[in-house]
This record gives sequence, structure tokens and C-alpha cells, in this order.
Amino acid sequence: MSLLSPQLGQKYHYNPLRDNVSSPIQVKSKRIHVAGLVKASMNNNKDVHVLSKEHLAVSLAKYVSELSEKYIQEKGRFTVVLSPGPIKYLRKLVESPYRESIDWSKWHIFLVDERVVPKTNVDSNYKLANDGFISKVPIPPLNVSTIDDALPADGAADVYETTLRRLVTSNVISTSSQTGFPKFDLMLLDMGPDGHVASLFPGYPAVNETNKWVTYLKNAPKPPPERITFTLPVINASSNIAMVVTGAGKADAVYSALEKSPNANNLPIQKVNPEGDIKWFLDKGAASRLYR
Ligand SMILES: O=C1O[C@H](COP(=O)(O)O)[C@@H](O)[C@H](O)[C@H]1O
Repeated sequence: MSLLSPQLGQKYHYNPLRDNVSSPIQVKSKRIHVAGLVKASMNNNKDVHVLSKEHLAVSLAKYVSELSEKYIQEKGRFTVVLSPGPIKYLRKLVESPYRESIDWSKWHIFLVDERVVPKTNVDSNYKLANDGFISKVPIPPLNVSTIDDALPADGAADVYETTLRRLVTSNVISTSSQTGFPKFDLMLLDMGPDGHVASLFPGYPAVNETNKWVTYLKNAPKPPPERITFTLPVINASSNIAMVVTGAGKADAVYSALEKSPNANNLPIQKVNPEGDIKWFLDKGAASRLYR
């Protein structure tokens, strides 16, 4: 049974009964592993896994739980930054065995960006994260950092940055020894079809912010227009980033991100280059251009 695109199907036949085994495919000098949990090593230090949506949720749960155990053992806490896209793929993480095995009391949750709307609004990233993930596990409410939704975007960004600074001072959040920016254990990110990541949109000044930890915009091209967002130096200080990207509408941006030439750093996603590890979790739609 070939699950994947015709181009890919010619090279690889996917056996759903053996989903923990993957066959590497050589794609323009990158080794891409399909439907598997095997770590790929690639020439640009990016780890790309192409999975069915079901396997993506399984694989992501294993990956996140392993990092949770590692950082809780090493540091006594686990700092996790969420964005909207990956939330639905955390569905296996809130089930057995992870629900019982993870020490949720040590988790600290942050949002890579937030829409400046009430937390009850359907556009609120917090609402999405809470409904789909946070409310399903016993993370202490005080360990979830949300925006002050009574403030305008600039004030909300300042207050969120102050919150991060306080948590750095109290050693909840680490600091990058290279840049001095806060260093989160894990960021679970997605991207838009235009190559935006967090609320860093192509051509917008927020992309070039080099001092602030959290900035704002009042004219985002995607509604709602008022948002706050982590800046690129914070994203790039991360110990681990999981890029969880699904849907054929993002195939071009994924291609740009993974096949970029050194002179083509125009899209925000192309500027994501963390100090730590980055791992890509793609479905066949998002990965489809990688096989042409
Ligand atoms: O607005 C946002 O969108 C992107 C994902 O793009 P989408 O087109 O798939 O909705 C996300 O990275 C960002 O966190 C979010 O606020």
C-alpha cells in the first residue's frame, strides 16, 4: 500500500503494520525518513520526518515525553512554548501511558505568539491551547504564562517580557550563554503558507527585532491584526524546536525552508536556526515538494 505521493510512492511503499520502521530516501542529499521514529541525520542538521497524521501524533508524543523526562531529570523543570498548529497533534500525549508517566507539575507553558483578544475569544491562542491540551493534563495553572488581555498590544508585549525576565531571574527559564536571550527547553511551532512563524510575517519589522524578547504588531496581514510575538533571537536560543507542519498549502514554504540556498533567507521561517536541535514533523502534503 502506498500512502504517499506518486513520486514518493515509486521509491517507498509504506507498511502501516511496521510503522516504527522507516526507510531512508535520498532527496537532494538529505536523508528523509518516512513514517518512522528513526532519527535521521542530515547534512544541514535538520531532522525531517514525514508521517501520516496519526503517526505524527504518536511520534510527537514520544519525542515530547522523552524531552520532558530529560529536562526534568537535569533541571527539575521543563519549559515548553506552544503555537496553535501543533496543539491537535498533542492528542496522544494527553492519553495513557504519557498522561500518567509525565510529571506535569514540573511543566511551564508559554505561547510563542498571542492574538490580543480576550482569552475566551475563538481567536485566542491560549483558548486553543487550553481547550486542546492544557486543560487535559494537571499542569499547575500558575505555570501557564498568558497575556494580560486587558492591555493593548504594546503593553501586553511588555508585560509578557517582564514575566519572562522574572522567570529567568528565578531560574525557571534558562539563558543562552551565547546571546543572553531566554533559552526554552522546547518550542512546538508551526508556520504559515507565507513562511511566517509565530507572528513574524514576511516584510514586517518584527522579523528584524534584535533586542526585545517579546514584540508586538497592530497590523498583522492575517486576522486578528493585533498580536504579540516572541522575537527571532528568543526562538533561535531554543534547546529544541519541533516544526509541526501539515497540509499541501504549506509545501512551498517547507521547500523554501529545507532547500534554501544560503542567499535566500527572505522568509521568517528561513531565519529559524536554533542553537539546539530542530526536528521537522511533516505530513505528506507539507512534504510533497521535497520529492520533486
Ligand atoms: O497566526 C498564526 O499562524 C501561524 C500558522 O499559520 P496558519 O496559516 O496555519 O494558521 C502560527 O505559526 C502562529 O503561531 C499563529 O498565531
